[in-house]
Amino acid sequence: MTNDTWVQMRDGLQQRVGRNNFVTWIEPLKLAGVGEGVARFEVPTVFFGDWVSRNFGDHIRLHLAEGGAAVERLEFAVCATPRPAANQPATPAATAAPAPAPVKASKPKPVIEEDLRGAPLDARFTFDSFVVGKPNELAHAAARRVAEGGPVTFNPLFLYGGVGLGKTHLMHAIAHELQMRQPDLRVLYLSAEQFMYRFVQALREREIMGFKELFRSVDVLMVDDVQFIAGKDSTQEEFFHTFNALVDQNKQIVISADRAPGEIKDLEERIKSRLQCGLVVDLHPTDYELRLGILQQKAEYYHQQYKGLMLADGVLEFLAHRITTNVRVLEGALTRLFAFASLVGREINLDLTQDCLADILRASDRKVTIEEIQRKVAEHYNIRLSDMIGPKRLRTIARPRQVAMYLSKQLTPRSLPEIGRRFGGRDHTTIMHGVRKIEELMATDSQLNDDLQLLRRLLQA
Ligand SMILES: Nc1ncnc2c1ncn2[C@@H]1O[C@H](COP(=O)(O)OP(=O)(O)OP(=O)(O)O)[C@@H](O)[C@H]1O
Repeated sequence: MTNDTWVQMRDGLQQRVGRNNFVTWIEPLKLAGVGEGVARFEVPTVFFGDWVSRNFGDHIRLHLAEGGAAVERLEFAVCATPRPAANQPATPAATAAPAPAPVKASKPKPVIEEDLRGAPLDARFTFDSFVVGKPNELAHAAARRVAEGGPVTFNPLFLYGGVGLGKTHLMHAIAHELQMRQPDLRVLYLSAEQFMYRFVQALREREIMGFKELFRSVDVLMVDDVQFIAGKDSTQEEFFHTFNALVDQNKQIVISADRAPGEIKDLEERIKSRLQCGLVVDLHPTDYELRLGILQQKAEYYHQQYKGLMLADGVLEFLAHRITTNVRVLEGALTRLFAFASLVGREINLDLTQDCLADILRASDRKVTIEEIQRKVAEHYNIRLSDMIGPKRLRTIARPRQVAMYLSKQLTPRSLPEIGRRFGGRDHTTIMHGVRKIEELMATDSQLNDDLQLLRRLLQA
């Protein structure tokens, strides 16, 4: 099979992997040869080959088999010379397997302001609009300190917490404040996904030195949702080097994630430990007072927008009491309420609130179920859901099962016999034993406490 044949047949892969993946990862592949059960491809970089092998290897093999060229393995070698364009015919020499060659290093391009443009900052996410309460006061104070731009005291600042609790808001607020105080400061804010995207693009365009140069030239690097790079080996590797280089230069780094560094699965140990070196702060779930404060602030803003609209006493208190999920939902509820009331020209009172927000209120009433608990716990401890209710007594399965029993008792109104029935028809005394065991262990086992805290947060999000 030649590269020509491959080029003709590869189009069918588009359906399997999607248009974007096809253009990015499949089109640049050049078939160097097939023989002895191996299909050999030329790729621009080692990373490229790894990525294709891990993410699309099975698709490619299947596709080759369907096209009558079944192979057992795929091999990827870095091509020594620039490839011809994918749709050009291959030269005869190119059908032989090329010797792997080192990735060509590109000369760094000078860093220009344009390159430093990260993700856009939301103008509304400032310290002024951030309402401080007990659950977020430490995170707010730490963010303020970083935003003052003085000597770097903790590096990195690591902010974490559940969905919609204000991590992004605080990061944008830091960036706004720094840029206001020191307009010349090079502040780069981007999501971990964008970091990966830029990295992959730099690899593809052989601009990796430029990429390194750019990320090492910033004064403050802010990476949102860092959990995204977990399990993405090459991106983690590059992130690790960037991180070290900046810390060595005493440049400030701010990171956010949906959980603490130690709890991010598939994140390399050395990265976890670096992330824990600075200040790790938790944005706790909101309490009633904080929710009310946020609602009052947003209501004031809407009063200016919808002049003349009346808001009856007790509505904000009712919402703060009933919508306990995340701030985004709370904000959405208020936005809808004001928009609806202005359309129908009525006062916002409790009746209108209940009519207009019936779905959100119902969803907030949602109770955690035993099945959800079993699923989340099984996922967390990486065991099969069937083992959760099955008979196996291995410690690695029995302990997560007891955790699920404990959480079922804590988070649902179900009785012990009812819980027993959902755990494969176990007796209520077994459930009681499981619950007690976890309570005992909680007194000494900090890892277990962390697990429980995380699981609770995930289940109640
Ligand atoms: N303390 C607060 N004061 C005012 N607004 C807040 C507060 N906390 C959150 N918000 C608002 O809630 C919304 C969600 O916040 P944000 O996007 O910062 O959450 P997040 O923690 O980054 O969530 P995700 O995990 O989904 O990325 C934003 O509109 C933000 O302004």
